[in-house]
Parts: sequence; C-alpha cells; structure tokens
Amino acid sequence: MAEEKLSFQAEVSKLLDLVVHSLYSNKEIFLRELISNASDACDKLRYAALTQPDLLSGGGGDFRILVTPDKTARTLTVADNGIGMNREDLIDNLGTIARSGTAAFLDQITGEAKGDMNLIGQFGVGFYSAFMVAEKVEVISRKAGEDQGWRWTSDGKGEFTLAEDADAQRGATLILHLREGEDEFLDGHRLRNIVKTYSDHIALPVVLVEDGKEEAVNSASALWTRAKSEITPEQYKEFYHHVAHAFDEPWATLHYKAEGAIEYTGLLFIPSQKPFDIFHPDRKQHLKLYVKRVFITDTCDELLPPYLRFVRGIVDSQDLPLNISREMLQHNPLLAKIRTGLVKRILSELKKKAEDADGDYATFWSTFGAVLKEGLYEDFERKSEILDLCRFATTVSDEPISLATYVSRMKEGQEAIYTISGDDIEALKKSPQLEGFIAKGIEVLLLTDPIDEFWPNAITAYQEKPLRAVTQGAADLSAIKGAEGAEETRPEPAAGDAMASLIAAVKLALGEQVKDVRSSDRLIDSPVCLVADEGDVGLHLERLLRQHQQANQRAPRILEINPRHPLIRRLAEEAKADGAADRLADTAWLLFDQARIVEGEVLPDPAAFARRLSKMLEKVG
Ligand SMILES: Nc1ncnc2c1ncn2[C@@H]1O[C@H](COP(=O)(O)OP(=O)(O)OP(=O)(O)O)[C@@H](O)[C@H]1O
Repeated sequence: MAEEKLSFQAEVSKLLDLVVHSLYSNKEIFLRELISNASDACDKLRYAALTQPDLLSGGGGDFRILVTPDKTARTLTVADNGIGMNREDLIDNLGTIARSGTAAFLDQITGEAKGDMNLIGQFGVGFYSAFMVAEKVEVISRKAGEDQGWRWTSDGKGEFTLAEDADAQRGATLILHLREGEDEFLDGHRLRNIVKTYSDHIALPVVLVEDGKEEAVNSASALWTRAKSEITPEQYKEFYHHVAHAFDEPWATLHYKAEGAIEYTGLLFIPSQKPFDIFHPDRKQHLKLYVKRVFITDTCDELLPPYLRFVRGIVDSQDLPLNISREMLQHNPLLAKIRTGLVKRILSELKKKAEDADGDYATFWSTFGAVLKEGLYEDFERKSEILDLCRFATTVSDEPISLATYVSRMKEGQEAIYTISGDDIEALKKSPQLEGFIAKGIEVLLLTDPIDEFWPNAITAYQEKPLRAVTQGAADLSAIKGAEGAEETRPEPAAGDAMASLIAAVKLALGEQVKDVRSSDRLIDSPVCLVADEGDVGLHLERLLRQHQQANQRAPRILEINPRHPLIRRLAEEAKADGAADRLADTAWLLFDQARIVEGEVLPDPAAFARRLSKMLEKVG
C-alpha cells in the first residue's frame, strides 16, 4: 500500500510548536519520556497476556527496552517489545490528544507563559518531546496479536505519513533523526547517564546497544519493591515524574508496606503543583494498580475516593488474583479494604504535615484544599478528620487557620462559627453584613471556593459550635461581648416607632421584591444590606447558579436597615409624617438597589435606578 499523508489535530500542532520552540532547557528528558512510554507498553502487554498468552508469540515474554545510538546515521533508536500500535492506534495516539481541556490549556500557555516549563509540565508532552532533539521521527510498530506492521513518519510540522511495514517487530521502534547540534545524544556515556538519572526505577532492563554490544544500564527492579533506605529522594522524584507524567517536585512521598489482613505496597505522591485538569467533571483518581508487580490498570476508580484524586503513584497488591479483570475490580471487597487503608494513610500523612511547622502545609492547602473539602460531604465517616485538616482565611487572619484555632479565639458569649462566602477575599472583607462582626472583633471565616457552598450543609457543628453564614438569617450580636470600648462610640438608634413607620413605608414600596424588611444590629457604616432567610438559598450560591444557568429565579431577600445610620435616622423621622409612604417610595427603591449593587448583583432595571438617582440628585443640587 502506498504512503498516506495525514494531518495532526490542531492541538498536536500547537503542542509541537511549543515543544520545539519553547522548551530549551532540560532537553534530555525526551529519553525519559520515551522510555516511560516503552515501559508502559510492556506493562500493558504483560497484563493482556495473562488472559491471552498467544499475544506473546513472536517477541517473547522477556520485556526490555533497547537504546541504540548510530553515529554514522546520526540516529538514536528506542525500541521495545511491548503491546505496539496498529494503524488506528498510531493515528489516535500520535496524531491527536484525547485529553479534554487541552485546547484551552494550550491557549493559556502559548501567550505570555510561553516556555514556562512548569506550566507545560502540568500537561506532560510525552512522545512529542522527541521533537525537541529530532528533526524527523519514525515509529515502526506492530501490535501484539496482529500480523501487519506500520511505519509512521513525521517532521513534526503539521503532517505525518503512514505506510505498511512488512519487517516491523512486535512492539514499537522509534528512530530519532537528530537535529544539528544534538550529537551528545549519540554518546554512550551521556546516554548511560541520562538513563541512570531518570529511568533507573523502570522495572524492565533498559539496554544500551553500542558497537553491537549490549549493556543493561538500569537496576531494572520496580522501585517500590526496594527497601526505603536504599532509595534516594532523587530516585523517588524520578519515579514520580514517570508515574504521574509530571515535572514538579512531589510535595509529599509516602512509601509503605501494609501487612496483616491485607498485604500491599503503596508508593504515593502528592504533587506540589495543581494538575491542569484537577477540576474536570470526571473527577477520576490516578493511582496505578499492580498485582504482584504486574501492571493491571490505571483507571480503577474504586481505588481512591474522588476527593483524593490529586494523589499519584502505585499500589501493588499481594492478595488480588493476577488474572483479575477490570470488571472484577468493581465492588471487590479486597479492593475496598485497600481503599480504606489508602485513605487512612493519606489523611494521617496530611495530619502529620499539618502539625509539623516545617511541613509547608499551606502550600498543600492552597493547591488542593478545594479538592479535599469535597470529602466533607462525600465521606461521612471521615468528615471530622477532614474538617481538622481544613484551613480558612478569616476577617482577622490572612494566614489560613484551622477550626480549632477559630474556636479557641471565639468571643465570650459567641455560640456559632460565623462564615461568609463569595468569589474574592478582598471584596468579601468589605461586605456590609460583616460590619457588626468586625466592630466587635468577632472572627468570620471567608469562604471563596465554589465547594464552600455545599459542605457546610453536611457539617452540623464543630466542637458543638454550629456553622452560621452571616448573610443568612438574623444576627443577634448583642449577647456577644465585643472588644473593649467598641460599643460606646456607636450613635443612638432611631426611635422604635419612627423605625416602625419607615419599615412599613419601605415594605409598601418594595412589595414582593423583598421577603421582609427589618432593623438590624449587624450594620455599622452601611445604611442597608441584604440577607437570605433561614432555609433559603444563600446569596452567593444563587449568584453562582445563575452564572451557570442553573437557576434564573431570584429568591426574595430580607432587607436589613441600620437604625443608627444618620440617613436612616432622618428617614425614620420623615416616615412619621402623613403621606410619607408615597414620598419615600423612590428612596426605598434606591436603598434596595444600593444593597443589591453592594452584593455584586446586576440590577434587573438599571434605567429605573438611574432615573430615581437623577431625581434625587436634582433635589440636592
Ligand atoms: N512505545 C509505545 N508503544 C505503544 N504505544 C505507545 C508507545 N509510545 C506511545 N504510545 C501510545 O501513545 C500514547 C500517547 O503517548 P504520549 O507520550 O503522547 O502520552 P502519555 O503522556 O504517555 O499519555 P498516557 O498518560 O495516556 O500514557 C500513549 O498513551 C500510548 O497509547
């Protein structure tokens, strides 16, 4: 069959452009990426052969990776005898990127952040890194169990060609035609060094072939089977890079062997950087499952709950049967026990780090706190343990604090843990609903993650103190003893009967637009604010839902009025006169609209607001 020419998916072309033009430093990591892929391909075949031993014919069961430099041809060849790829696989795997969110991610890094290794590291360039050093790459491959081989060729500039190849061996052979100036990757010494540095942990032999001589370069034993004392931090890090397709430093490394009722080894990592797709709706976990050192799957959702999906690494079980199918993994009681064990270990490691002043827990919290908080309502049994791990910015402290710290600082007479939620800390701090709390020195948690709208419903109390949103329900601050002297400086409130008249006039003007109008103790500098009634959808949640087109109804809110504010005191006096309700109608609307603007709401009738405001200014001016 003749050669076919095909185009890369647009995302691949973009990625290739980045790889070639932006990633200058650390070019040698291309070899790690290719060896890592080769090792994965051998793992996949080893697993498939458990149930289909025929797949091993024509290539054997001794898996290995050959690295062969050719100084005359100026090529570097990386060959494996793994699962291989057929025509469709070559097109799908090396011509497209299936990961969702890729396009958006690439757009993000082609701008100012171009060349930011950390950013691109979150994505992982994998196979395409070959083009950092090669001007042309050939992939010759035959898939295990198939007769037809294929040759894929590309210069990485938008197109690739495909042709049949009768001589292709089982597995994949990558021939890199090196660019000018990349001869260091033909040097045996250098290659040996790179393999040692980056791929020593690979469980199969990586063999350097020089002048016809073969030399195994790596230790070729799975890293997690070695004793902890024999593994260096560098080796852990390289293994993490391999297993997580990541570039960052692991924030935490956990290597342990569970013995007793169930036996398994866990080598787990918590990244220091947020993977770009951590909030993808599929919420998939990423641990790889091995049974007695044979790779089984990297898509086993039973292994970890979604709220720990940031954890990377492997689990190697001694007890599961080797021929376990992916279907059998569902609802498997042994696996459920492993999961319980893993969750326990991870949470206790987090606890340890949180209690260790040098543990840099703040970094973890700012990276993955929002994910961990999902556990507050998803893991009923562990929610109090998770709650202890949570940290919150507050009106008093920019450094996030624990609830234990919050409770220890509560004021005399304070019965609840107060919270307020919104999009942005700085905007939140200016919320009128907080004024009374701030004046009395009562600390309020500032919640800015979307998830914060959900978990508080699952947490009835912490140390018997209920959580209470300050924008919801009435706030009776009179029972709480505030900071010294705070009370005395406040002006007198308007007289009770005058306030009653004003409230009646405002209610009349606004009608069903508000659920209630009442006098409030929580306001200091602002004349009015809005709060949600007890049991109604909160203000911020409603806004979030509207932004996501999940709701377009607005629940009527309660308008709270500050009886000590000079403006309100004057209006209250006016409200006592005959016919005042009519005269105050516009003012009532202006106050209401003002409260909505402060909430960050878009006014449903901005023209009416502008008209009333102009009218009012006319009188003043
Ligand atoms: N040596 C190989 N043998 C067989 N398949 C390969 C080989 N190298 C790459 N592939 C296939 O090409 C795909 C894309 O490789 P690439 O390195 O771009 O992605 P990756 O980061 O390894 O992705 P993944 O996490 O899915 O493995 C791989 O997932 C694999 O299916």
